[in-house]
Amino acid sequence: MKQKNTLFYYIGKYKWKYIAGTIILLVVDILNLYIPQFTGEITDGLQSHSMGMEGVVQGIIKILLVGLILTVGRFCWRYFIFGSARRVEYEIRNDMFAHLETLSMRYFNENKTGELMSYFTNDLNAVRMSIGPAVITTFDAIILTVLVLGKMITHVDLRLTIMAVIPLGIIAGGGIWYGKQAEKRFREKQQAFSDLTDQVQESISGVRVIKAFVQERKEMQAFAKSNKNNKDKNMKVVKLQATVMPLLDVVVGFSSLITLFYGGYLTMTGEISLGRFIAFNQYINMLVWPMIAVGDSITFFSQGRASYKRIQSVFKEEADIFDKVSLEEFMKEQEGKSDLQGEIQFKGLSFAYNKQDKPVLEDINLTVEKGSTLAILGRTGSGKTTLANLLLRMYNTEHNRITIDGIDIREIPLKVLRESIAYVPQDNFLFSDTLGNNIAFGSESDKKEQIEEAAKQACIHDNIMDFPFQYETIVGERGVTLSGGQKQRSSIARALMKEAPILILDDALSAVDTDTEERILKNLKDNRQGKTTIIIAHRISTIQNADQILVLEEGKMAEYGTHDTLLEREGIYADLYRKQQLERQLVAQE
Ligand SMILES: Nc1ncnc2c1ncn2[C@@H]1O[C@H](COP(=O)(O)OP(=O)(O)OP(=O)(O)O)[C@@H](O)[C@H]1O
Repeated sequence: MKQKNTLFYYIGKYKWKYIAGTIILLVVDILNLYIPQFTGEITDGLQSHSMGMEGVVQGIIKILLVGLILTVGRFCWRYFIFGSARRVEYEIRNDMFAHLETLSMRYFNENKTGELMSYFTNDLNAVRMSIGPAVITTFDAIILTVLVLGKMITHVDLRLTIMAVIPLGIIAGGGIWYGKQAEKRFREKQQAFSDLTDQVQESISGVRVIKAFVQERKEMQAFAKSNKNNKDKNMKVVKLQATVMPLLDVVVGFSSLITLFYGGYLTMTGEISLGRFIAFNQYINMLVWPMIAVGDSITFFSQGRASYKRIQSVFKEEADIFDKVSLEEFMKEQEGKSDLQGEIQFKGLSFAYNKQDKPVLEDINLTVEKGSTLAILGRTGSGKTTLANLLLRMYNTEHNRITIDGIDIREIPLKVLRESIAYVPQDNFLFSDTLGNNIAFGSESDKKEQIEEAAKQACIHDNIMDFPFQYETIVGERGVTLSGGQKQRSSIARALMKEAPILILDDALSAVDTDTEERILKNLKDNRQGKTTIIIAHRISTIQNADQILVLEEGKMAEYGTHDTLLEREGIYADLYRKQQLERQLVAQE
């Protein structure tokens, strides 16, 4: 990735297209100059009566021919250069996404979604403008200026040219100052846009909470503030451009005035012909565009630089969770096998999300035999989900603290590790896709029978059959809205479909009624013979049949044993069991 960290790497891949584009542009610019010359020749010919109708027609044909070549040439350079810029944009976007996918949870915890989204849209757009239109504009402006100046000197008069271009020199000095100012203001503008995107994204994702707490007004105020900040930062850019652009016109206007006075004088004294004076005026007008273009280019380059610096910050981020052992090496070590059996060991595992913070888990020691079920119980925030995340290696642990089949999970390729674990996360995220595709999401197979079997085991099949398009029903923003329990069971079906040696249910039965819960647990028992299961739950009914139960208290192993031994201990588990029994009796009496 390091090599790709520079824009030149991408541009270099298309250097021949850039070179071809600029050569064609050069030819176009040179040919462009012949039109005023041909016009001048016709004017002079007509004035001196030395040119007849035939000469005029010939002159017009020459102009038309050049015009035709110009049209084709302009298409070609646009295609080569703008096309390359689009390709570079496409590649950076792909690489950035691929790089993001390698980054660990820590990065996503620390960076806002809106900010990341704006890298892919606004910032990449700015980069494209700086390597496409801005390159062309700059090159075109420089070439055209040099050629026009050349023509002015050779075809008209050196003294008049010098007089006319003196004011244009001011622009070069001003451009440097403007570039610095523009980059600073663009950086602020892009940041404001990121913040605004983030605000919108949070408000839309959290719309249910906002409405339930009647916070629409507060949300609108927060949005208005973000929007105002975005507008203010944009206005700062507009003000800068609005100040600089008219100044360019003033400078060009001075040149035109000088041409009129001094050029007019030279024509009157007969030092230059009227035709050449007219051509000179056209040349001066041809310089107006390069001057404005220089201003625009500086704007684009500054914006592109500011945006590319932001994009680079993503590429500079290094993945801290990666394979230490390649899949091939691992398979060689395991004598051709890449699948895990499912015996898990935690050996003195302690973990803190940040080094300076208090540990979230402390000295966890236990073994989950292959094919057994471990239940984890504990108050909220006691570290249950963290334990599941560490097993999935979403965060790194110290060496040899977690092993599967006796192998340190840090030595297992991520693909093998994560394919061996079917995880039902607490938030039950489903994609905006069909139910069938959601269930088949992590599996190699997308066979209908297997999807239905997984759905049956998760007790969601009957619900799905009631939907208008059954397994083809789209869920999410553009489709049906599933209930919490339906989402949970679809998410369980997705995990079961993987048929992995290890299954983790993170509070995955909290939104289903106790009857359904019982049926799902029975299905798991029947269908996952010989496979390991970890169930995280708050309800004793969910976990009482587990082979071992771990009670976590502030990250420590407070109690560990079977349902019966824990009841005998008369500790946290027994206390919770009695409370939940009492609750059930009260509910039954109501
Ligand atoms: N990404 C994170 N960065 C920093 N701290 C975190 C992070 N995720 C969780 N924590 C902290 O770690 C502790 C344990 O969180 P965890 O999610 O593991 O608890 P839990 O037992 O699963 O809780 P619950 O039953 O509510 O899901 C909490 O104090 C939480 O604030």
